[in-house]
Order: sequence, then C-alpha cells, then structure tokens
Amino acid sequence: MYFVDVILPIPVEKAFTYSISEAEYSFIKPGMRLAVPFGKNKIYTSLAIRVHQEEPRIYEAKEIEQILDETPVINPEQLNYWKWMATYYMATLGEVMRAALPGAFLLESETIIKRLVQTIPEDIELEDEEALAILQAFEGRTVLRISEVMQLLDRKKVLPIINTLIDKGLVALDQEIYEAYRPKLVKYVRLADSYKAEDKMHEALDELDRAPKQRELLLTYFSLQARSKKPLKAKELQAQAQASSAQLKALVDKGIFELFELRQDRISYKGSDDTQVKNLNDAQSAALATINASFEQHEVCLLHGVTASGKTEVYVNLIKSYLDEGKQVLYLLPEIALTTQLVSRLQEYFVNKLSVYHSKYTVHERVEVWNNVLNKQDKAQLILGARSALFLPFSNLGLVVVDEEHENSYKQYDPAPRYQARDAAIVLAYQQGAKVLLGSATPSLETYYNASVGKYALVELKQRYGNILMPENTIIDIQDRHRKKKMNGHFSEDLILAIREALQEGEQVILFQNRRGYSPVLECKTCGHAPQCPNCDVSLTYHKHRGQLRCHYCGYHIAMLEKCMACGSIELDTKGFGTEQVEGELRQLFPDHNIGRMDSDTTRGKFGFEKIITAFEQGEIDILVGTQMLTKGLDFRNVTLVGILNADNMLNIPDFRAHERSFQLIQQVSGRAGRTQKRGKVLIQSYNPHHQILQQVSVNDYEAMYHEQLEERHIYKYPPFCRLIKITLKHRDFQKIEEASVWMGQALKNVFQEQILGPEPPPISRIRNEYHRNILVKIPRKQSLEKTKKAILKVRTTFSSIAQFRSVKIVLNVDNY
Ligand SMILES: Nc1ncnc2c1ncn2[C@@H]1O[C@H](COP(=O)(O)OP(=O)(O)OP(=O)(O)O)[C@@H](O)[C@H]1O
Ligand SMILES: [Zn+2]
Repeated sequence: MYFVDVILPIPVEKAFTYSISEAEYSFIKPGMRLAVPFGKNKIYTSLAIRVHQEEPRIYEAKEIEQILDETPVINPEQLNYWKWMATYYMATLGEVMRAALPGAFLLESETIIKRLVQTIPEDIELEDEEALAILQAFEGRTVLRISEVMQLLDRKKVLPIINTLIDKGLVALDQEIYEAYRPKLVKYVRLADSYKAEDKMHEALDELDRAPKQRELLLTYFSLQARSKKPLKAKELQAQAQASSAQLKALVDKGIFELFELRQDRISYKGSDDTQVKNLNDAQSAALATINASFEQHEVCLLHGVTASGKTEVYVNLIKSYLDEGKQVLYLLPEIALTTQLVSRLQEYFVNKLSVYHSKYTVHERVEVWNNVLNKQDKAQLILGARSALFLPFSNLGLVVVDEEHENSYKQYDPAPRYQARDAAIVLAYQQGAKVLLGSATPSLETYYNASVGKYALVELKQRYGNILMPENTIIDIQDRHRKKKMNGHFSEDLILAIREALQEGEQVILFQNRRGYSPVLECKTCGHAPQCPNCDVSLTYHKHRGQLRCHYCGYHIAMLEKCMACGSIELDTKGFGTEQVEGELRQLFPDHNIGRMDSDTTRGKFGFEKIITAFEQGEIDILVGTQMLTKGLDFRNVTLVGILNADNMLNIPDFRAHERSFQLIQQVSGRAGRTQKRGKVLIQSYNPHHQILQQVSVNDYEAMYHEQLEERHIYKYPPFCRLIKITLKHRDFQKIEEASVWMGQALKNVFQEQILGPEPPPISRIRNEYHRNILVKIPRKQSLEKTKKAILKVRTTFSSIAQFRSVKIVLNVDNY
C-alpha cells in the first residue's frame, strides 16, 4: 500500500493522505501537483509533500485522480518558506498555497473552461466519445464549469479528457486578457537648437520670404511660445496657423523645426541618449559603496533618501552588480498598476533580464514567469512584482529590493495569509542567503527603529539629485482665511494665487485630497438626519457626477435624494468634501485649463490609471487632483506646485499610526514638486496649523517626527515595543456577536491579563450586514511569540467547540498594522 500526503488549497489545518499505486509512488515527488477528489463531488489541485507507506488510521484514503506535473513546480525551499508563513501569520498551509500558486495551477471544480472553436474541425480525430460529448455540451454557451462536465459524464475523473481537449486547442481554461498599455504618442514641435539665437531667427524668417505660409507658421510658433512655456503640440500649431502638415513638414525638413515625442524624450531627458545605467553622482556613489560594505555585516540595509534624491538609480546599479554575478533579484513594489512609470524605467535598463509578475497578466503569462524563475531562465533574472512575487520559485536569490518600504499596501489584509510582504521578504532573503535593501524617503517607524538599534544598516541620501532644493513648504491656516473671508470654496486665496502663477509659467500642479466622491456626508438642515448604508455602519457618500449616494464599503448606492428621508425637508446640506468637489471648484476657478482627477472612481476602467498619468506627462492636464494614489513614487518633470487641501482629516483617523501615516503621505505628495529643475512649492491647508506633524513636515524633519512618535509608542505600548495580534469576530446577529466576543475576551484575559484590549466595535462596526468586534493582544518583546500564538489557538479551539458560537467567523491578524 502506497500513500501520498497533500496540501489542499483550503483552510484546513492538516495535510490529507491519498492512496496511490506503486508506479505512482516511485514517480511522485514532493512539489508536484495532483488532482484529488474531496468532499462529496469536488476536485481540487493539491500539492504532494510526502510519499510513504503508512496507512491513515482515522479515514480510508481515497485514490488520487491524476498527476498534473512531470517534475515538481515548487522547490523544497519554498515549502519551508510556506511553513514559516503559515506558522508566523497563523494561517493554514492550504491558505498559503492558494496565495502562492498562480491561479492557473489551481484547477478545481469551479474552474471555467472555454470553447475555442465554433465547430469541431474535421481533421481532428476524437477517438473519445466523451470528448465529443463535452464539446457538444457547450451548445451555444461559451463556457462550462468542470463540475458541470463531471455531472455530464457522471464521474469525477474528467481532467484527463479535458486535458486532451486543451492539448488539441479545442478548449482553454478561462483567462482574463491583459494587454500592455501603449500610450498614444503625441507629436510636439520645437525650434531646432541651431535656430535659437536671435540672428539665426531673423535669418530663418528672411529665408522664408518666398514661402509665406511657412513664415506664418514660424511666427505663430513664436507668439504661442511667448504666451506659454508649455510644450507645443504639432496639431495645435497647425490649427492656430491654419497650416497643413506638409507645410509643417517643410520646416522640419529645412531643419528649422524639430518634432519630438514627450514620452520618449522623458527618458533621455538629462542629455544622455543611451539607456546605459546612469552615472551616479558623488552622493549616490557613496551611498552605493556604503550599502555594499554594510552587507558584509548586515542582512538588511535601509536606504533613507529624501524624495527625488535618486534612490532608483542606486537600486539600478546595485541590481546590476548582482545580475552580473548570475544571481536572481527580486524588486518589490507596493502596487504594480500604480508604478507603470518605474516599470518602464527599469525595462529600459534590463530589457532582456526582467520579467514583471502582475496579477493583471493572463493566468498563462503568470505561469510562464513562474516556470522561467523555476528554470533559472535568463529573462527572469530580475523580477518586478507586488507582494505575491515573494512566492516565485527562487533558488538563487541574491538581492531583494523593497521600494517604498513604508507603504501599507505591503500588508495583505484579506484573505489569509495576512502577511506583511516587506517583513516576509526579509525572511525569504534570510532563507536564501540573500541581502535586502529597503528604500524610502519616509521609512516606517519600525524599520527606522531597527536601523537605529543596529539591527539593519542605515544609509542616507540627504540631497535631491542635481542639488535641487527640497520644496518650500507653507502651512495655511484656513480658519484664519475663513475669518478674513479669504476663502473661495475650499481654496485659500494663497493657494489660488500660487496655482495661477504656476499655470502662467506653463507649469503643472498637483492637488491632494484624501477622500473621493463629492462629499462624505449629506445632512438634513432641518432634522440633522444623514442617510446611512443599510448594510454597513457608515453614512453614504454623495457622488455628484453620477447623482448618487454610495457606500464605499459595500458598493450599495441609491439615487441622490430630493428631500430628507426622515422629515421630508428639501434643505439638504453636504459636509466635508472629496476629490470630485475639488475638481468642480477648480473648473470654475480655472475655466481655461485642463483639469484631471485621479482616484479609484476615475481609474477603474481598463488602463484608467495609465491614461491619466500619460495625459499628465504629456501636458494635456494642467492640474491633477487626486487621493493618495498620487503619492506612489511618481516622477513628473514639470510639476512645481503641490497643494494639500485639508491635512486634518488624515490626522484625526483613530489609529495609532495616523500621525506617522499623515507625515508620510504629505511628505510623499510634496515630494512630487520641483523634482528636476526649479525648486518646488508646497501649500498645506489646515485648521490646525500648529499640529506638531504639520510643523515637522513643513521643515522636512523626519527625525523629529520619529522621536516623538517613538516616545508615544513607548508610553502606550505599541510596536516596535510590543507585537500585536488582532482577533476579529464577525456575525450577522448582534446578540451573538456580543456574547461571543465577551466570552472570547474573557478567555484571553484569563491567560494574558492586561495584555488584552477589547472586545471593542471598530470605527465601522458593521460591514455588509456583519457585525465586527475586535480584540487586540499586545505581546511584550520578551514574551515568546510562539507560546502566545499557541495559547490563542487553544482559546480559539475551545471557542469553536461551543455550539452556539460555531457560526461566528474568527479572523486572526498577526502584525495587523
Ligand atoms: N545619476 C543620475 N543621472 C541622471 N539623472 C538622475 C540620476 N539620479 C537621479 N536622476 C533623476 O532624478 C530624478 C529623481 O530620481 P528618482 O526618481 O530616482 O528619485 P527617488 O529618490 O526614487 O524619489 P522618490 O522617493 O520621490 O520616488 C529622476 O528624474 C531621475 O531620472
Ligand atoms: Zn455599505
């Protein structure tokens, strides 16, 4: 009797044992995928972890359905890594497996297959009647579920037949299609360098005496450039001069005009035409040398460099040296979709070595990257990816770069495993003997603490590249401006003036408001009633453009009300404001300029984000309003002014990191100003101008922020001085959630005493009709994490054995912040 233990991609604690034949026993290796039946009539893709001859005692082992691989798709190191992750983040191996493997690896009953041909090609032989039956079953439908095929054939072993159909190109597993975004390249005109001197200009005009239309084109060019320094589109010039493209071309042929495309130009902007790695300046070279030296003693190094100090170029040089040694490199980014700029920058340098691992790619492309890493292919030597790239089958990893290490999108919130990709990257690197470089202009407090106590090395870049000064920050007291009647809507006169000046210079402006929609609360002036989401414990947000009230938690929406639901009054008032309202006010204030908005409402469609970024880069948008999406490492040449409309709402979020996060957000958006030539300006509007965080931001004093926040963490016992595990209970029944959370809280207090906070309803205590209760476990540094987790799991087991609590969902979140 032969058996194999497998992990199933479901949240069960244990591995399952299946029976196999002797031949299968000698063929199956740990890390191969096996299709196995599970439950009544499900099939899952499982992963073999061990073959053996010990019959399971409590259940009769079923037979496997099929071996899916000829060689393992994951290596033994990965399995170790998964085990660490499951234990540390209190998840099951199955949950880690589901997060780790690309979707296409996880064939299961719910997998959808798609018919690729309308009629069955005659030259294809289908010996198998059943294969024919499957094809016929589509009957005008384009997709079928594997479970439907199982019903159709009345048995569970259907994968082999489906596989033959896939091999013959008749069906395919369903896939979302991802096409890379290709920006439309707009042509711009400029005067050739040789004609820039005054005498040459006259010469050109004289030359054109006999070509009046071309002469007029040139004159129009001068008059347009005198009005605005913005790059001039060829189309626009033609329209203004009422000239044809042939006439424009004639001027180009004469060498008077040059045509250029902004996108390409951006890359070779600073004069260098080749795409070789840039030469580092002294500060960057010194940083690189120190990083390399620090790796002699440290596993991890923090590069703390102010915005636009040129950290990216330092990473590029470091990466290059590891690639030259034949090592694999992983470059982690908080969100791939938001970093197209950076991706194309790196693609310039590492064309043949770089692969992007992206959830937007088709399932097959992801499998391809996976296999290329597994087989150590050249083109997958450098992997660029968001957190899930940690799970790729590296075996020769030399370096992990974690860019913008402070970003909270490195934390996976749902579903389990709820891992912090930056922390998990450090463990991965440790297991592989690789080094880690964390980079940020605003490091997280935990990371900076680790650097201060010598656990990580610390390297700093204090100057912007090209010795451009950090932007000049001004805090504007909006209470004062209101009193003096110097506000226009949500804009202080100061901000309006600054915007006007920038626009006059042909420069661009970024405005930041940390809320989308028109206004978060609609309130009746008569009775004070504010419409609430029926499913969640929040007020609905007014979206003016759509004429709707929407819930940002569950998507519930209704048409905007004409009168109050409670008292019928027609006097409805809006409170607070979001990006949509800012955009509306801007259109009134600056009717002659193009205004763009970037938030999750405007970037939803295909390439929504890329389109806006490109339009802004190409100068088609003058003022860009947005939420924190704007903060993610964007590099624009022409932005000189950043305005923050209201700094207060982020400072007031009830979270122990609110102050740190506000500092990071404001510093990061400000960092978009004045990156290449002229010193930038930042205006911060606030009702609370003396708030210590705003003061620290305004003088770019990260250290002061760090020390003050650290002190508070110390006093109130928060990380890095203790660890946190958050336990969330969820249920639709209010009474039950109350009882269950009190029971759980008490049981935990019996073990951990005052280390337990709660149970407590979170700020939004009901989402999608489920009530939530939180319990926080604070674990002092010296207390064993392992024992603490064991004790928590024990309490959970007892809890789940109480009949009335069985339906209560429990979510464990380790390092939940
Ligand atoms: N050695 C160099 N040679 C030429 N240009 C450089 C060099 N280093 C940096 N730059 C340019 O300076 C600008 C800022 O650099 P970069 O985007 O790398 O800064 P950063 O530190 O990553 O900023 P942030 O933290 O704000 O994302 C970019 O336009 C970049 O091309
Ligand atoms: Zn809702």
